[in-house]
Amino acid sequence: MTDLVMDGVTVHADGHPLLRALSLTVDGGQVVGLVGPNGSGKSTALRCVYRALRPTRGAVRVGGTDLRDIARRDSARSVAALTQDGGSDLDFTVAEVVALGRAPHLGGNRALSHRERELCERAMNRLGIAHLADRGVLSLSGGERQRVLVARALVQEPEILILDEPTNHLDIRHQIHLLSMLRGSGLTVLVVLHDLNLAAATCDRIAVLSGGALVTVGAPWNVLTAELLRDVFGVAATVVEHPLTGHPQLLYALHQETVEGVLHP
Ligand SMILES: Nc1ncnc2c1ncn2[C@@H]1O[C@H](COP(=O)(O)OP(=O)(O)OP(=O)(O)O)[C@@H](O)[C@H]1O
Repeated sequence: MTDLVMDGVTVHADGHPLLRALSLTVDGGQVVGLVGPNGSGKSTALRCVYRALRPTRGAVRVGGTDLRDIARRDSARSVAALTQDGGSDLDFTVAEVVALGRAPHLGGNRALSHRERELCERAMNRLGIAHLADRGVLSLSGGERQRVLVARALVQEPEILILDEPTNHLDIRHQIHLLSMLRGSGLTVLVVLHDLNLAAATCDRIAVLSGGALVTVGAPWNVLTAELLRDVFGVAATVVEHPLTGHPQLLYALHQETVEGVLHP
């Protein structure tokens, strides 16, 4: 299993720091959730891993090798990314889009092998989209399209999987299904999530970003505290133990007076 290491990754744009010396390790086969307020640098961090952005300073290492020393074609095989805007302009059928996940492995005009066709079918079944195989992706609902893109990422058979808010558009059953599947996949996963309860239930570790810097990283129980919710997100919350799973569960106060009471006791 392949480790992903971000080592002092700094990104500047127009002289402003978007990411400040971010150091974060995702051990092989683990799922690390990246959380933080809007604009805290989560997508910027992911972009450095899937090479849409080049860090100003610092390095990203996959399996111990600096990404800069890996040919783009090779990292395109080992790192799969599900981005916010991925696939929104693809005028293909579902089966074709899923098969595109094999593109980094196909040299020249080689057609898909029998094994690869089976891989695509298995992924469509796992994501519950097999019945949509011949539909154009542009005709799908947001949640259906999101599952197509996850299937495409899985058939790539990457070592590292990067996901930017993959539960966007998914109903609660599909959110839980997707994240449990990631957890059992054996892949090294770095995933941006806004739903902290979902992160608590499905991530091995949670990393919190604020203002482009890492605030803390650790097991959900160590990270998701009422103090962190107040200081980083400006939200009043109580943390309880989920009665069925034992995971931390955040109960948010929705009344502004309660929030004010916690923020300014
Ligand atoms: N090319 C750029 N030039 C200037 N600023 C940028 C650029 N790209 C991103 N930013 C800014 O950097 C900050 C971090 O953006 P980023 O998309 O990484 O945040 P995020 O944590 O993913 O936010 P969200 O939760 O809203 O998706 C934001 O303030 C954004 O406006």
